[in-house]
Amino acid sequence: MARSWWGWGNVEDAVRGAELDALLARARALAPGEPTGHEPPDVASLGIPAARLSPPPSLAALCSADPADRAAHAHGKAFRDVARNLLGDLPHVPDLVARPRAERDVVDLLDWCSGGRVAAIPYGGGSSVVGGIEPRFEDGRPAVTIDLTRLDRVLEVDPVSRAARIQAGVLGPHLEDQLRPHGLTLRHFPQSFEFSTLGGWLATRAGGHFATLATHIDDLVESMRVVTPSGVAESRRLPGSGAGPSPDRLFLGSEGALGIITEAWMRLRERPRWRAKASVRFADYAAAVAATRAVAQSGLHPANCRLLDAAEALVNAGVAVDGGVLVLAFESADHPVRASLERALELCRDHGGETPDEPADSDTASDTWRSSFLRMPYQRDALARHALIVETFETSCTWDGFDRLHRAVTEAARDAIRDVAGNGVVTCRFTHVYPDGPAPYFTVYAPGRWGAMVAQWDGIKTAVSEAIAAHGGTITHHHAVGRDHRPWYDRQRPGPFGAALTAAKAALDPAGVLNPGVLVPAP
Ligand SMILES: Cc1cc2nc3c(=O)[nH]c(=O)nc-3n(C[C@H](O)[C@H](O)[C@H](O)COP(=O)(O)OP(=O)(O)OC[C@H]3O[C@@H](n4cnc5c(N)ncnc54)[C@H](O)[C@@H]3O)c2cc1C
Repeated sequence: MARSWWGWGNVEDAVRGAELDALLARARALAPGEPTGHEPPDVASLGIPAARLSPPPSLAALCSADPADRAAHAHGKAFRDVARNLLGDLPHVPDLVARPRAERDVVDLLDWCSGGRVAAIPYGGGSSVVGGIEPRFEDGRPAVTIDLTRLDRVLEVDPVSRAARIQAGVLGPHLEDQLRPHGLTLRHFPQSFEFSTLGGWLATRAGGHFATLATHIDDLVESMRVVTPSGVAESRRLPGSGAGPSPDRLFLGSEGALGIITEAWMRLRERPRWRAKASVRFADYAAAVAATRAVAQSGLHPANCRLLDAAEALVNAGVAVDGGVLVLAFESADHPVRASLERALELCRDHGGETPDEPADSDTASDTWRSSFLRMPYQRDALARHALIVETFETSCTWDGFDRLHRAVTEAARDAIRDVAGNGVVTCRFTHVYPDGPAPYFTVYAPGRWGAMVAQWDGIKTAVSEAIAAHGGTITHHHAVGRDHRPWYDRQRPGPFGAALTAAKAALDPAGVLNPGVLVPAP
């Protein structure tokens, strides 16, 4: 399998043939227009400039100045990244890509970067959707991207406490492969699982597939080891601790700006043996939201609890319904879960939900939704090649503010789509639900103009981000801040906290080389 330099995943898995025809037909229905097909440019034709720096001899074996390698590390995997790659628009490319083989190499690379004011960009799978790994700095200084994927081993398993010490550069599937012989699993499955790393999940506070309880990777961390230019910070393995502010909380979500996570002890669980799932149809969206809230507040803790609105249900679960579809699933390694599902279905019926006569181990709407969920990034890229804007944005808010936020954000998206593209749609699903609120996740489909798609998307994104900010939502529930969310993040976080973060950056990274411009202003 060959990794795509410009888009998601493997070249061999790209959407083509009958799948592409069907996808374009669906896209025409959502965003009327006549899509035109475009081929990605050949990397050799991009005129990537020569690297502006050479590594010292002691680090040369770790570093690549190959233009194709550098181009493949220049952008993340958001729509605007893919669109810019397709247009051959790569003004900021790292000068070198370094691949450390051991933690000592990470220390040496950071020492070298700190000595020369060279930007050091920690890089896991490169699946950032917020400009988190892009060497885009105001002062245009040279940059080394530190690709951690050679640090990919499970180093130790503690079956008694059910935890493992794991290197940060391991990609999702390789991590699970190494845990499987122990009968254990991390069970953290973001949609990007196949092409993202443990270190990336920790550095961005990623959201996994669990819709309740352990929603974020934060909940699965026991301790972390982080290389900073000021030294190595390692927290103690503890199930819980009240000893002051948590050191792990400083580095979780630090997005490569405070240090490079090299390994972590992660909490594991046994693989689930009991499962039950069902989907519930609603004729009315407000009733579907009320039912979802009832389930979220019931203490039943479903592993999956995703409410799809009517448009989302049609596009991704193949279900035509007026209100929405709630996809529910329970799992356990210890006990049967059918009773939990039945109680959740009862709550749904109380709110007018149409439940299946007999919950089964498989459910067509859930299964269709799951397979299209995994195929979505490939489809997004195929549509981008046909000048269609397909992108997502997400937030979370409390239940009492959800109706207002949902209405305002949907209106802002529709207005912006009309302004920049003429027509299109916005859909909504909940990715995670908490007793006190949901995490709504929106998808935009709109016809783009080849060459103008990035500016068109940026217009939509700015409008919806303003609406989210004005209605009390967070600028991101699990996609991180990066460079692209900074304007809204700077307004969202309390001033004194911003000052503390800036001071922490100065203490840990005195030369200001780590991922400049992410989280706090570049020094
Ligand atoms: C199709 C698609 C689906 C996605 N689905 C989800 C989802 O379901 N849930 C979710 O949370 N996110 C999702 N994302 C976003 C992205 O996958 C996450 O942010 C993920 O955690 C990034 O991991 P990565 O290894 O690719 O990190 P990268 O993209 O390489 O890096 C992300 C950030 O972390 C920093 N970083 C990376 N590794 C380290 C390290 N070892 N130490 C310090 N800093 C580091 C980088 O500097 C950067 O700031 C999705 C993205 C795409 C494109």
